[in-house]
Amino acid sequence: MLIIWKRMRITMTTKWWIEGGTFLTMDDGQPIVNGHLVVEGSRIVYLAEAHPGALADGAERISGSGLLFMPGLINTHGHAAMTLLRGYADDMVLQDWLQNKIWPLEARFTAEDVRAGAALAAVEMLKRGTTAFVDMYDHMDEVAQVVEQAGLRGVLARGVIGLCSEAEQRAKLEDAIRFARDWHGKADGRIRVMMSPHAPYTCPPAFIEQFVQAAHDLDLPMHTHMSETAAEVEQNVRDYGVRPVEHLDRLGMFSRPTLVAHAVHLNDDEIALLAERGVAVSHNPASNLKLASGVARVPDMLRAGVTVSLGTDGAASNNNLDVFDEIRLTALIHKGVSGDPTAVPAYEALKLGTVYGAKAIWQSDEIGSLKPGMRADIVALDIDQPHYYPRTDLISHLVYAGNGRDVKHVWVDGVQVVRNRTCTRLDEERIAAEAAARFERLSSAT
Ligand SMILES: N[C@@H](CCSC[C@H]1O[C@@H](n2cnc3c(=O)[nH]cnc32)[C@H](O)[C@@H]1O)C(=O)O
Ligand SMILES: [Zn+2]
Repeated sequence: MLIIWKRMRITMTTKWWIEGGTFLTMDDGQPIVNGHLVVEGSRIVYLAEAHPGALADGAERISGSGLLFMPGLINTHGHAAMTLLRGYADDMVLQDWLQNKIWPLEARFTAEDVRAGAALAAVEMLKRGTTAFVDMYDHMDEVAQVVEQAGLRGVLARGVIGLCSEAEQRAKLEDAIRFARDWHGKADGRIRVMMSPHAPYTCPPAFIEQFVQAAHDLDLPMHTHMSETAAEVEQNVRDYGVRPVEHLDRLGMFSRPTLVAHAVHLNDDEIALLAERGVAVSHNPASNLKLASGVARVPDMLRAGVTVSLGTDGAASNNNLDVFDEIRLTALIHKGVSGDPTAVPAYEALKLGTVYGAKAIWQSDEIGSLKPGMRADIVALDIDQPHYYPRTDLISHLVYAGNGRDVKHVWVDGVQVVRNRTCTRLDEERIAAEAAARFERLSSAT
């Protein structure tokens, strides 16, 4: 078994205090300049401009000087193990890309490949400030173990393509249920599970209904790809007489809390229905641009009251896992396509990557903003760099001038997982070498 974690020097400090930093709480209002944050165990217990007084007694002190602290970013759609396929097939249309390049190679993936790819994804996400992510893939026990060891927060789903015999469908559904029973609530509650038929075009209706039933029985949410391309929507109408939103609604999916990825091709009625049913959307701008799928109607969805969050999708269609890039794209492309420079302002774009991300994964009472009572999922960015000056507007700088490479420290659930741009729990060198070797093996077998 691949050993990905470092032999840990366990310095379990249960109480720590960031002294004199700038805090972007994402709880609305202006950043707190020269403030203090105290964490005890896994939670924030204090955040304000005033000195914490006795609350800081016995706390390990961390200087906040030159750093901007914000909630960890939340990536609401992806396929972590696909980091192994980064750069393997670019500049293609979705169906051709999936059917002729990606799926044939994925068919050879072993559990060890998934583990290696997920470990590489964990390093990459943490170093770019992502503290929670949604993952839909196969061999999910491996991903769950990586999440546990990396110290990340994961909402995991055994994704299932149903273009196979009924016996195979049954086996996949059983695997998804077994995975949920084994892992939901594990890793000190950092792992949660969703039920996930891959897409309406890869899962027959009766199969999707079985997933909905399982989600009811296990009291779990649903996750799927939906309306990513125009061709897929047309196909859905040809096959089932309705567009994907109505199709999934009829199959009962939206009777469960649901997160749909992409939602690029929607009409007004569909946006209204998603809002009415409380369906959350994972907007994946880089993937949608690269595969030329189109541009989702994010401003319209936000206006209608749909929860819109951000996802990178897999590294084969992005090609990185940096949510800061998605934030910036979101703040830019919707202005470009609408001709309205007020569309998705910088602060709103940041909310998609934090507060709305937390809402989309049903954890907004725990993560997505910095305030007392919340889990300590915190990112510190180095703002002592030229692109953060002059200090006109830190929110603007973060979105329009900064990027994920500015991340210096990261904590998840109160534990420091990145220190001075280095993962504390993962062996970065070994993970990179393993991923390279795994790709060699996969591709030379073709
Ligand atoms: N092989 C699994 C299903 C895996 S679910 C995750 C799937 O999503 C695929 N995928 C990645 N990006 C996209 C996308 O943008 N749209 C649709 N599918 C995607 C990915 O290649 C992978 O096959 C089975 O046993 O049925
Ligand atoms: Zn996807």
